[in-house]
Amino acid sequence: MDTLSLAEHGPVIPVIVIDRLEHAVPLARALVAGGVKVLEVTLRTPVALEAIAAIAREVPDAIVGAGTLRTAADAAAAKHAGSRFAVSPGFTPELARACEAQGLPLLPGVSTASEVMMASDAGYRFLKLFPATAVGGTSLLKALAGPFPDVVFCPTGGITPQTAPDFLALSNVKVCGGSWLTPADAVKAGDWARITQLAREAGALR
Ligand SMILES: O=C(O)C(=O)C[C@H](O)[C@H](O)COP(=O)(O)O
Repeated sequence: MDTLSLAEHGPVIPVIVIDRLEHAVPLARALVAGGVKVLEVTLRTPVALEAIAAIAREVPDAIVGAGTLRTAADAAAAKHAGSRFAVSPGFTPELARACEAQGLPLLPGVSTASEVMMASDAGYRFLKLFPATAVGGTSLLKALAGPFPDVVFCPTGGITPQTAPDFLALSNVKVCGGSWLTPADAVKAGDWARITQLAREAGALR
């Protein structure tokens, strides 16, 4: 899989934190019901890998990947759990090599021009800009378009339904990431209808 194909499924990739394993499948089903198929489950909680495995097994319409990869061990664990792709907040050659060795398509994170150059030297032309809002948001993306006309971005970090359209309007942005589709209170309450509604609204953003 080419990670850029993830952008074909809709304008927003939800960044998901799962604290309780029993939330994984209904949460994924709620997002898919709202038209959001590409799901990034962050490796930030003890149940994240099991959550990815459960979604991969029980929600065939979802394209589930792992977020927050930092190490080669994360790449192996993410692949083993059934992740179809991986997302990292940063870029290291070690992580890139580990993902390649695992056959796990990687969307690496960058926040400076030098990091864009390192990632593109390693063959990556679709990059996560993280933390997008904090490092300069749409102004930075416009500035990066000059020297890097062949690079496209998935900005993530601090983006809201209000600011997402400004990002999505840029020629070097194909999709953006955000946690707002899965608010912690809705997940905790099992309010799957609200999550389906947020997914529908996100799908209409571009
Ligand atoms: O865990 C990761 O891999 C990250 O890189 C961090 C996430 O991309 C941000 O936490 C997005 O969250 P919001 O800013 O709330 O939309």
